[in-house]
Amino acid sequence: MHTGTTLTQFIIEDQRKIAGASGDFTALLNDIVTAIKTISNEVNRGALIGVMGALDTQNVQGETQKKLDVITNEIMISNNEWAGHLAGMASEEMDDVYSIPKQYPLGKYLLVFDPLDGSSNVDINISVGTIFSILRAPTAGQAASMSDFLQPGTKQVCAGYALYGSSTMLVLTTGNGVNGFTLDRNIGEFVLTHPGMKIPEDTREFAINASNQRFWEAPIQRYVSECLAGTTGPRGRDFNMRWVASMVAEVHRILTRGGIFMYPRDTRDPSKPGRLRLMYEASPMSFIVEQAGGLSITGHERILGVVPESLHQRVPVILGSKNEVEIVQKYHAAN
Ligand SMILES: O=P(O)(O)OC[C@H]1O[C@](O)(COP(=O)(O)O)[C@@H](O)[C@@H]1O
Ligand SMILES: [Mg+2]
Ligand SMILES: [Mg+2]
Repeated sequence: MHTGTTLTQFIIEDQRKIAGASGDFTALLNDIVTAIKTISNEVNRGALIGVMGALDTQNVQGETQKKLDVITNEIMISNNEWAGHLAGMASEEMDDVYSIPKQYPLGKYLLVFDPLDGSSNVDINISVGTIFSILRAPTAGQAASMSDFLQPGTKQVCAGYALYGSSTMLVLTTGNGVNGFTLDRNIGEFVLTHPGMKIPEDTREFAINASNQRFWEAPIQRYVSECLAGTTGPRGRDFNMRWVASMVAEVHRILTRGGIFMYPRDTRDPSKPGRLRLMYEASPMSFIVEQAGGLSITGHERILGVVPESLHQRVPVILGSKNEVEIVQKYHAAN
């Protein structure tokens, strides 16, 4: 598919390759894209429309919600609940599964999403995003229960993220590689600008929140200290560091020029095996990273193989350039 192709054309072509494709998936993706375009406008207009700042409400994670966390969640719900492609939805900002209102037909897919990723950055105008994952409903046309959502990442039909940065981009996979599209506001369409994205196997760039260092486990302490030692240490080369505090921006950087991103398990709160959530952050990003030739692990296992036990479950995340992730995995195995 050549650059300049619109996302709509791209998806229709992609679906034509699937025997018996009904068009439901294409229509669902179109609704998600409409939601993303709407969110892009809201985020872009920000203070002009009074959507900056926090509310005094908390989500199920105990995090204070930003106004835009709630607004973007509403936009995803209202654009996807009515068309009859879904049997249910789930989101970072909602405690339980969202049941499709009775007046709308039920479909054969499940949509799980993080409506605003990197929300600590939204008031300071640093890139934020939306992350989504599409699964099959065990029984098409039947309202989905919580357990219907608890499927490992290998079961994803599609995963994608939108990045609201200097330009608005949408990056997604349906299991045939990874493609990036840029929103052309002149025509209101996403246009293919980054076909066949591939993560370089090697990198000299790592990303981790160093303020948590004293809580890291030995394998991560070892890996990061060797990177920091650079040419004077066992790695014999210098490394650079980045931390944006928006997972979407970190993953996009890695898809574009390589790198390793780590939000590992730490000892701050043993009940929390990590910061990031499996269903709507780690799983969709791992599907994209693996489809682009990278690796994504918890430290000990492949994230796409983790079977969820709860909707808002957290996992340690180490993802990116293959050769570096393999080193971190080796250090965990040796520990
Ligand atoms: O504030 P920290 O500890 O650096 O964590 C940053 C991480 O938290 C997140 O912001 C969590 O996502 P949400 O903003 O969707 O809650 C990630 O995007 C980011 O990688
Ligand atoms: Mg997030
Ligand atoms: Mg979020």
